[in-house]
Amino acid sequence: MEQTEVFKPETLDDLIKTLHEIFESDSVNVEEVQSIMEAYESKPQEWMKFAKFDQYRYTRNLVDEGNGKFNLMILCWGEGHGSSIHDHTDAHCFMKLLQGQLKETLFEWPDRRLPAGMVQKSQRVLLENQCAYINDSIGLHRVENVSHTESAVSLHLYSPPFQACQTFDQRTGHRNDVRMTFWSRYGERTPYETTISQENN
Ligand SMILES: N[C@@H](CS(=O)O)C(=O)O
Ligand SMILES: [Fe+2]
Repeated sequence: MEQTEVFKPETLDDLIKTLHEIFESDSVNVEEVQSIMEAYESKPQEWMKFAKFDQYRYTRNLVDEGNGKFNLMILCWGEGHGSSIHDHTDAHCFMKLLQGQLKETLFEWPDRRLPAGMVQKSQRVLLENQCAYINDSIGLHRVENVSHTESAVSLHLYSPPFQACQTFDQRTGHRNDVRMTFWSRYGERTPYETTISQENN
């Protein structure tokens, strides 16, 4: 197997530049992306302009559109904020902690023919600078900032980009299609009308 080069991005801009290079190729090496994202040491002054919080739900803030190959975004989680159980629309999902901690709970896909409570597979706490990976063949997840005193900020890369996902009811396994929107794009708050349909959080 080809040896992946270990490169440490010094800044967020550096990381974005490297991601552009990696995604020029048509096949994604998951381990390579994960280790490069993990190697970036979070510096708040580099991502602060994208980190916009809402009082009630986690926010999704677009950072880069990756030449159409990926979407890179910063998610801001206030105390107690969490996502619903959801899928990732057949995309790769990388999630790196920039600040604080997040709890990730993995679930199995529910059987459409046998409506029943959802089966939990595992649970872990992601720490600052760690980078997790999930896709639909691994399962579904719920992500939560369980802290009552600290907010959390995470950097997500999705490839290919997607604008909708499915959410699941933990008790019944019933699913819903939801559209996902950005609270801000490139550091600018998205106009109100386009953000009201966000339902994953
Ligand atoms: N996949 C979720 C965030 S997370 O809970 O992984 C989203 O893009 O909103
Ligand atoms: Fe997710």
